Amino acid sequence: MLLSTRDLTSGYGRVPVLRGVDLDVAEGEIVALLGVNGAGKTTTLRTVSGVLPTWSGTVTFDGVTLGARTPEARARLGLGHVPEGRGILSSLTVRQNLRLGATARGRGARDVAQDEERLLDVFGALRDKLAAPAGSLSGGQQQMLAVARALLGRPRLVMVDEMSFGLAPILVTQLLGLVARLREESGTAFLLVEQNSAVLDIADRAYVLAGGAVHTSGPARELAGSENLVRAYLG
Ligand SMILES: Nc1ncnc2c1ncn2[C@@H]1O[C@H](COP(=O)(O)OP(=O)(O)OP(=O)(O)O)[C@@H](O)[C@H]1O
Repeated sequence: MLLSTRDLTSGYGRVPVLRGVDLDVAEGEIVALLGVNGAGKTTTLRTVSGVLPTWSGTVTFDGVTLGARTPEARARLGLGHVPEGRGILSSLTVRQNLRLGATARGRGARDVAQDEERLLDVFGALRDKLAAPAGSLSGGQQQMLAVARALLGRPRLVMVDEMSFGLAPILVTQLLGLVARLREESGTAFLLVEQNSAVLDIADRAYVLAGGAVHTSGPARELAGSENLVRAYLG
């Protein structure tokens, strides 16, 4: 496994949210993390990325137990995180935002330029906008930028929080298609927090969180076939 959490607990202040989460992502796998509002999906990503401290249990990434490592140290190990709200700096240009992703792992300028070219082949809509302020992009383009920026650090796993939020269905389908293509081409693994059932079309496996614990998990195709589950947990 590339990422494993075991009996993971965490929360805010003294209020517990995660109550023992066991979750795995294999090398090159696309895993969906589903659940209603407040189930603990965002809290799971924040705890794995180190933005929130682990209270108990373990997070293991690429064989390393992460313990109290900082978010920056986790990023250097190859753990990418696209937070809710995307974290785009709107007054910087699209290119400047992209390059911020590369500095996280201290990569050489030539490698970065090559990767940037490759990513712009996939995220074609960003190519004409490189010199534009990121704040002028549409919602879908900003989401592409956030994912492309995370990928420029050459992560082994990218965790994306509600990529589909606020986007038209056709854009969601397009973005998910791009994620699937990126996995094929680069072998990058993805952990996708979603409330949109379209994610099950590209995911290998899925977990449903409820009340801060894993309620159900299994192959994405099986979960997509369960009407009750889709109705209860997905839009
Ligand atoms: N900064 C915070 N301070 C205190 N409590 C929080 C904070 N952020 C989230 N919570 C609480 O933690 C619980 C889990 O929230 P979390 O954001 O992880 O859920 P989620 O599954 O990602 O749902 P959503 O889709 O609404 O983001 C909720 O009860 C929420 O109110």
